[in-house]
Amino acid sequence: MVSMCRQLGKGPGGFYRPSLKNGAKLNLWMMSLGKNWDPTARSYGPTRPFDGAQAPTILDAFKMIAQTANSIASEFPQINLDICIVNYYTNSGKLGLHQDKDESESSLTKGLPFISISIEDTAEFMFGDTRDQDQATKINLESGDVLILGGESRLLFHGISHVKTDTAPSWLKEETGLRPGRINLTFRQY
Ligand SMILES: O=C(O)CCC(=O)C(=O)O
Ligand SMILES: [Fe+2]
Repeated sequence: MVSMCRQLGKGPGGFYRPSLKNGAKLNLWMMSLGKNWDPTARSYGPTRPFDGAQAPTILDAFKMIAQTANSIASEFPQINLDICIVNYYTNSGKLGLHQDKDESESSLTKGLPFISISIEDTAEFMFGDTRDQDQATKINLESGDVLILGGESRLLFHGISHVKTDTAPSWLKEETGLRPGRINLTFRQY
């Protein structure tokens, strides 16, 4: 997954620093596979507005991993995933509390789950019922962890407070030569 993300990230539709509507740059690098998520318009489309690049196809190998995780969490329905958002955080990367609610009305009302896979350095993941960071529950997401938010938890506020330096498994660093930081992939159904 790491080498494929790196390869896709360098190509058309690859990693970039997204901005929000208010012009603020997010503290991470992002690319969208399947459909492009536009953080400024908060909507999905086939291409991204700022450079016209088509969203790269989601690799079958990625789909299989996410579908397997989805089927193990048998309390949630199996999604027909058509979006994968890949985030890369440097060690100073973070992401404020937000809800993922730009998927279709039907996907959200059914509480269809999204599947999140974390790789490399550990991050502190926050979640809660409000945007208040002090009240949020904090857990560590380590390399290889899979988190699924679905049903009643689909619209939880969530975010990343910080990435913990030098916490990735050493074998992974040796094998991939990846620079420090964290990769997160979320798989969704529009
Ligand atoms: O990096 C993470 O674990 C969360 C990513 C996220 O919330 C998102 O892409 O919407
Ligand atoms: Fe999110």
